Amino acid sequence: AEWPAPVHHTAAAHGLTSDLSSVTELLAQRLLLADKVAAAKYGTDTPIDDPEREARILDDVRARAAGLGLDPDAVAAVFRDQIEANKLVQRGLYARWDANPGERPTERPDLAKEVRPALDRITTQLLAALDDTERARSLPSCGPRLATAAGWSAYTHRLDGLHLKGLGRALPSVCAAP
Ligand SMILES: C=C(O[C@@H]1C=C(C(=O)O)C=C[C@H]1O)C(=O)O
Repeated sequence: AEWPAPVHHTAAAHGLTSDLSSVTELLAQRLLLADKVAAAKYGTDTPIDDPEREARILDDVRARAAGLGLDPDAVAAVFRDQIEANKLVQRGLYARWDANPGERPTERPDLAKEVRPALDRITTQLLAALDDTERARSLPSCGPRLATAAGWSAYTHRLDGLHLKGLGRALPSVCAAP
Protein backbone atom coordinates (compact mmCIF):
# COMPACT_ATOMS: atom_id res chain seq x y z
CA ALA A 1 0.00 0.00 0.00
CA GLU A 2 1.08 3.55 -0.56
CA TRP A 3 2.37 5.48 2.38
CA PRO A 4 1.43 8.05 3.43
CA ALA A 5 -2.08 7.15 2.38
CA PRO A 6 -3.63 9.62 -0.03
CA VAL A 7 -6.17 11.80 1.71
CA HIS A 8 -9.45 11.33 -0.06
CA HIS A 9 -11.70 12.57 2.68
CA THR A 10 -11.40 14.90 5.61
CA ALA A 11 -10.89 13.58 9.11
CA ALA A 12 -14.18 15.18 10.10
CA ALA A 13 -16.04 13.20 7.44
CA HIS A 14 -14.95 10.03 9.20
CA GLY A 15 -15.70 11.10 12.74
CA LEU A 16 -12.01 11.31 13.55
CA THR A 17 -11.78 14.88 14.78
CA SER A 18 -11.14 15.24 18.48
CA ASP A 19 -12.07 18.94 18.49
CA LEU A 20 -15.50 19.48 19.97
CA SER A 21 -15.63 23.21 19.27
CA SER A 22 -17.85 22.64 16.22
CA VAL A 23 -20.42 21.27 18.66
CA THR A 24 -20.04 23.88 21.41
CA GLU A 25 -20.10 26.71 18.85
CA LEU A 26 -23.51 25.53 17.65
CA LEU A 27 -24.78 25.06 21.21
CA ALA A 28 -23.77 28.65 22.00
CA GLN A 29 -25.40 29.96 18.80
CA ARG A 30 -28.59 28.06 19.57
CA LEU A 31 -28.62 29.38 23.11
CA LEU A 32 -28.19 32.98 21.94
CA LEU A 33 -31.32 32.51 19.83
CA ALA A 34 -33.23 32.09 23.11
CA ASP A 35 -33.08 35.89 23.35
CA LYS A 36 -35.04 36.14 20.10
CA VAL A 37 -37.44 33.38 21.14
CA ALA A 38 -38.09 35.13 24.43
CA ALA A 39 -38.49 38.50 22.70
CA ALA A 40 -40.99 36.91 20.30
CA LYS A 41 -43.06 35.47 23.16
CA TYR A 42 -42.72 38.04 25.95
CA GLY A 43 -45.94 39.92 26.53
CA THR A 44 -47.93 37.58 24.25
CA ASP A 45 -50.14 34.53 24.87
CA THR A 46 -47.47 32.21 23.42
CA PRO A 47 -46.01 30.21 26.32
CA ILE A 48 -42.31 29.48 26.76
CA ASP A 49 -43.07 25.74 26.73
CA ASP A 50 -44.37 24.31 23.46
CA PRO A 51 -44.47 20.54 24.02
CA GLU A 52 -45.78 19.82 20.50
CA ARG A 53 -42.97 21.71 18.82
CA GLU A 54 -40.48 19.95 21.12
CA ALA A 55 -41.92 16.51 20.23
CA ARG A 56 -41.73 17.31 16.51
CA ILE A 57 -38.08 18.35 16.85
CA LEU A 58 -37.18 15.19 18.77
CA ASP A 59 -39.02 12.93 16.29
CA ASP A 60 -37.28 14.66 13.40
CA VAL A 61 -33.77 14.40 14.87
CA ARG A 62 -34.29 10.74 15.78
CA ALA A 63 -35.15 9.92 12.18
CA ARG A 64 -32.26 11.96 10.80
CA ALA A 65 -29.83 10.47 13.35
CA ALA A 66 -30.79 6.99 12.18
CA GLY A 67 -30.17 8.10 8.59
CA LEU A 68 -26.65 9.20 9.59
CA GLY A 69 -25.96 5.93 11.43
CA LEU A 70 -26.05 7.65 14.84
CA ASP A 71 -27.90 6.35 17.91
CA PRO A 72 -31.35 8.05 17.79
CA ASP A 73 -31.75 7.95 21.59
CA ALA A 74 -28.35 9.54 22.19
CA VAL A 75 -29.00 12.26 19.62
CA ALA A 76 -32.49 12.93 20.99
CA ALA A 77 -30.94 13.31 24.47
CA VAL A 78 -28.59 16.00 23.13
CA PHE A 79 -31.51 17.91 21.61
CA ARG A 80 -33.63 17.47 24.75
CA ASP A 81 -30.80 19.18 26.64
CA GLN A 82 -30.71 22.00 24.08
CA ILE A 83 -34.45 22.56 24.49
CA GLU A 84 -34.19 22.60 28.30
CA ALA A 85 -31.21 24.96 28.12
CA ASN A 86 -33.14 27.27 25.79
CA LYS A 87 -36.13 27.40 28.12
CA LEU A 88 -33.84 28.05 31.09
CA VAL A 89 -32.49 31.13 29.31
CA GLN A 90 -35.97 32.22 28.20
CA ARG A 91 -37.21 32.03 31.82
CA GLY A 92 -34.18 33.95 33.04
CA LEU A 93 -34.79 36.69 30.47
CA TYR A 94 -38.47 36.92 31.46
CA ALA A 95 -37.43 37.39 35.10
CA ARG A 96 -34.91 40.06 34.06
CA TRP A 97 -37.45 41.90 31.92
CA ASP A 98 -40.17 41.66 34.58
CA ALA A 99 -37.81 43.22 37.12
CA ASN A 100 -36.24 45.76 34.76
CA PRO A 101 -38.75 47.17 32.29
CA GLY A 102 -36.01 49.28 30.74
CA GLU A 103 -34.29 46.12 29.50
CA ARG A 104 -37.36 44.74 27.77
CA PRO A 105 -36.98 44.12 24.04
CA THR A 106 -38.27 46.93 21.86
CA GLU A 107 -38.96 44.68 18.89
CA ARG A 108 -40.86 41.41 18.65
CA PRO A 109 -39.22 39.02 16.17
CA ASP A 110 -41.49 36.69 14.17
CA LEU A 111 -41.22 33.27 15.84
CA ALA A 112 -42.49 31.27 12.84
CA LYS A 113 -40.89 33.22 10.01
CA GLU A 114 -37.58 34.22 11.56
CA VAL A 115 -36.63 32.54 14.81
CA ARG A 116 -37.71 28.91 14.34
CA PRO A 117 -36.16 28.70 10.86
CA ALA A 118 -32.85 29.85 12.43
CA LEU A 119 -33.17 27.14 15.10
CA ASP A 120 -33.93 24.59 12.36
CA ARG A 121 -30.78 25.54 10.46
CA ILE A 122 -28.75 24.94 13.62
CA THR A 123 -30.44 21.55 14.01
CA THR A 124 -29.08 20.47 10.62
CA GLN A 125 -25.61 21.80 11.44
CA LEU A 126 -25.60 20.22 14.89
CA LEU A 127 -26.56 16.81 13.47
CA ALA A 128 -23.58 17.06 11.10
CA ALA A 129 -21.28 18.14 13.95
CA LEU A 130 -22.45 15.24 16.12
CA ASP A 131 -21.72 12.91 13.21
CA ASP A 132 -18.26 14.44 12.69
CA THR A 133 -17.42 14.06 16.38
CA GLU A 134 -18.94 10.63 16.98
CA ARG A 135 -15.63 9.03 17.89
CA ALA A 136 -14.35 11.91 20.05
CA ARG A 137 -17.62 11.93 21.94
CA SER A 138 -17.17 8.26 22.81
CA LEU A 139 -13.68 8.66 24.31
CA PRO A 140 -12.95 9.06 28.04
CA SER A 141 -11.30 12.40 27.16
CA CYS A 142 -14.62 13.76 25.88
CA GLY A 143 -15.59 15.47 29.15
CA PRO A 144 -12.44 17.57 29.52
CA ARG A 145 -12.34 18.32 25.78
CA LEU A 146 -15.96 19.40 25.87
CA ALA A 147 -15.39 21.64 28.90
CA THR A 148 -12.43 23.30 27.15
CA ALA A 149 -14.36 23.82 23.91
CA ALA A 150 -17.38 25.15 25.80
CA GLY A 151 -15.15 27.59 27.67
CA TRP A 152 -13.81 28.97 24.39
CA SER A 153 -17.28 29.25 22.87
CA ALA A 154 -18.53 31.04 25.98
CA TYR A 155 -15.57 33.41 25.80
CA THR A 156 -15.81 34.19 22.09
CA HIS A 157 -19.55 34.86 22.39
CA ARG A 158 -19.09 36.88 25.60
CA LEU A 159 -21.80 34.84 27.31
CA ASP A 160 -23.25 36.42 30.45
CA GLY A 161 -24.04 34.49 33.64
CA LEU A 162 -27.49 33.42 32.48
CA HIS A 163 -26.26 32.10 29.13
CA LEU A 164 -23.30 30.39 30.84
CA LYS A 165 -25.79 28.58 33.03
CA GLY A 166 -27.71 27.67 29.89
CA LEU A 167 -24.57 26.39 28.21
CA GLY A 168 -23.90 24.21 31.26
CA ARG A 169 -27.41 22.79 30.90
CA ALA A 170 -26.76 22.12 27.21
CA LEU A 171 -23.72 19.87 27.74
CA PRO A 172 -24.54 16.75 29.83
CA SER A 173 -25.50 14.38 26.99
CA VAL A 174 -22.91 15.42 24.39
CA CYS A 175 -20.36 12.85 25.54
CA ALA A 176 -21.54 9.28 25.01
CA ALA A 177 -22.29 7.39 28.20
CA PRO A 178 -19.30 5.26 29.33
C1 LIG B 1 -37.49 27.73 21.18
C2 LIG B 1 -38.77 27.65 21.54
O1 LIG B 1 -39.21 27.56 22.87
C3 LIG B 1 -39.17 26.33 23.56
C4 LIG B 1 -37.89 25.67 23.29
C5 LIG B 1 -37.74 24.92 22.15
C6 LIG B 1 -36.39 24.63 21.61
O2 LIG B 1 -35.39 24.91 22.27
O3 LIG B 1 -36.29 24.13 20.46
C7 LIG B 1 -38.88 24.41 21.50
C8 LIG B 1 -40.12 24.68 21.93
C9 LIG B 1 -40.37 25.48 23.15
O4 LIG B 1 -40.76 24.63 24.21
C10 LIG B 1 -39.84 27.67 20.54
O5 LIG B 1 -41.00 27.79 20.93
O6 LIG B 1 -39.52 27.58 19.34
